[in-house]
Amino acid sequence: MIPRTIAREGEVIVFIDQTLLPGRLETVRCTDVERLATAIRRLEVRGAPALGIAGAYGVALAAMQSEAGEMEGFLAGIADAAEYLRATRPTAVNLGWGIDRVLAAAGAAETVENAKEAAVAEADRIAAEDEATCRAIGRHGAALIPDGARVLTHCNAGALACSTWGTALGVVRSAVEAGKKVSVTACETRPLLQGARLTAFELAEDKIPVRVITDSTAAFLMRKGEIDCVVVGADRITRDAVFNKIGTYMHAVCAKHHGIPFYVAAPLSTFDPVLSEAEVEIEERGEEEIAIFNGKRTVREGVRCTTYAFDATPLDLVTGIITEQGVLRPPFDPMPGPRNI
Ligand SMILES: CSC[C@@H](O)[C@@H](O)C(=O)COP(=O)(O)O
Repeated sequence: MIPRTIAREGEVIVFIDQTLLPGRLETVRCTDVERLATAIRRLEVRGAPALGIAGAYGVALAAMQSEAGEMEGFLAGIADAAEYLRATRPTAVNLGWGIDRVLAAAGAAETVENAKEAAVAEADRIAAEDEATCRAIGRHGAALIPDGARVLTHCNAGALACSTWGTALGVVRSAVEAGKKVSVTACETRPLLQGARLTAFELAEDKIPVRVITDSTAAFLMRKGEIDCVVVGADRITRDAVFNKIGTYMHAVCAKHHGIPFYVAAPLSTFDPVLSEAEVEIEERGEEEIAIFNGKRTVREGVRCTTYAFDATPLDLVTGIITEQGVLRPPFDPMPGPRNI
């Protein structure tokens, strides 16, 4: 098992730089909010639950480093840091959820000293809860995975996207731990290759059988009968759709066509039932992520590229949503979530 994706050592936030994988497994020791925000923007730290922890630790870092002596100035300072971090990535709801939990913990204190302690304690709690949450998702999800299953996944919803264990890959790990034989087909996940670089890396580290395919191979494998179920993570679940890495919707449509179960594994912190699909901002990234491949320009200069980082899968394509409290089934009504539980 690889080390924890993100953790705190005193006033230092230590995280794996995922942009270097699979070639190098290196950690960054981060001491300021600006560096952490850059890491989130550059996808050194990525994946919804890991973003929740990163946001929480970012606010905790601002709190620890604050020199304000009065509560008003202290709270204004950490609120500024919070908004700076929140703006780094708009789609994954966990980022704002982690930030808001730490802000609330600090805001409930009466002195600056107590507020600093409360902020750090809350961020540590968010990081610690993540493993228990992923293990519970894994246990509930493992029951859905038949022995011998060939699971298709997209992007990386594994240990690297959380603190450890993972959501979609947590389901796979728990099924393997329960003695089932499971193999994974990882879509490479264009354009930043989280499937090829990260999912394949962490499953290979754990000696779980994995192969990598181009995203466009998935439909053909389903047609050939080589996929038994699809399990993916989520960045936000609104009352009508699951937002996840661009390409997820395409797999859901294909799975439905071929009668293959399509599962989403996500903690309750990813639910946002107050919003509907149309109200969610989908992150668009720099055109160079598509136009430049392996250091070379593959798209003629001046040609436009559309770079959505995520897509939305309507709930009628989802067979079940695996949470830490159990498996939700259609019609997913009422939808649970941090804002209404
Ligand atoms: C458990 S992680 C779930 C999602 O965050 C994951 O599938 C995903 O789409 C991540 O996208 P990324 O752009 O790499 O942050």
